[in-house]
Amino acid sequence: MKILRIAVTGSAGSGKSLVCRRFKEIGLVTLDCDVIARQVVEPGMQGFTKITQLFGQEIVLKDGSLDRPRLRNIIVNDPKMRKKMEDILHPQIIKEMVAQMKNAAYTDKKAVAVEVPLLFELGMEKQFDVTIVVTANDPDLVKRISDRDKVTLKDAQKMLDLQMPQEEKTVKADYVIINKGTSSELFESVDNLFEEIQKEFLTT
Ligand SMILES: CC(C)(COP(=O)(O)OP(=O)(O)OC[C@H]1O[C@@H](n2cnc3c(N)ncnc32)[C@H](O)[C@@H]1O)[C@@H](O)C(=O)NCCC(=O)NCCS
Ligand SMILES: Nc1ncnc2c1ncn2[C@@H]1O[C@H](COP(=O)(O)OP(=O)(O)OP(=O)(O)O)[C@@H](O)[C@H]1O
Repeated sequence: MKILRIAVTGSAGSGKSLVCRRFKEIGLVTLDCDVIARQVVEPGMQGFTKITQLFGQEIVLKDGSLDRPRLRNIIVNDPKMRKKMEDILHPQIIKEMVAQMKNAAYTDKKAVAVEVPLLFELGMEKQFDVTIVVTANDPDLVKRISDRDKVTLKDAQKMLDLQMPQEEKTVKADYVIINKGTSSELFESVDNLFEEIQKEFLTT
């Protein structure tokens, strides 16, 4: 029932999802707080009700789901509304993440890797046995967010500015994965790091 709990953090666009994809390929359970953040605002969920009470019906699309690009725009441009939104969502995301990690302990896997973008910002590191930060060049982060999420470079930078600087996260984390090469090089770094973690934490 004991499972090693690994947090994977890093700035937006740093490569956390790719790192977790590799962890899944090599046999770990993987969870993702961005996915959980979506689950807690699905129509019918408490998060959905509270967010629509806060922003009004104009935040709901015709298909009944939340207008995420609009919420994103609010998040990066309106600090007061962002704080109100985070006060609703963060406790729910944390509660659900802890519940999903408990479920992971019932599998036969030896470790669970959880993608947690705001690990240190929210003081969530105490929920984990090991913390990993993924880092990349700052200009690459901006470009990747802009390409992936179809937002301007300026808005990509604004999202990054909401997060703890990479240097600070690097100091706080147990391990650092530098994502400055190809994705195959990144996967190789993940494999090597997991070998090291196994030796340190999973040998009896
Ligand atoms: C604003 C929302 C609707 C935008 O959705 P969208 O689908 O466009 O983006 P997505 O959810 O994939 O987020 C992209 C990245 O933005 C960053 N991010 C999201 N919310 C925040 C935030 N409140 N503060 C800092 N960075 C954030 C994360 O690095 C995330 O990986 C969404 O990000 C959201 O609901 N945010 C609030 C919940 C939250 O804080 N999530 C972070 C994980 S705990
Ligand atoms: N080494 C790399 N080579 C090429 N593309 C990469 C590399 N690392 C990441 N990417 C691409 O950059 C984008 C961001 O990576 P990814 O989604 O893994 O970041 P993330 O840290 O999970 O970001 P977020 O917190 O915003 O969800 C993706 O489209 C991914 O495919």
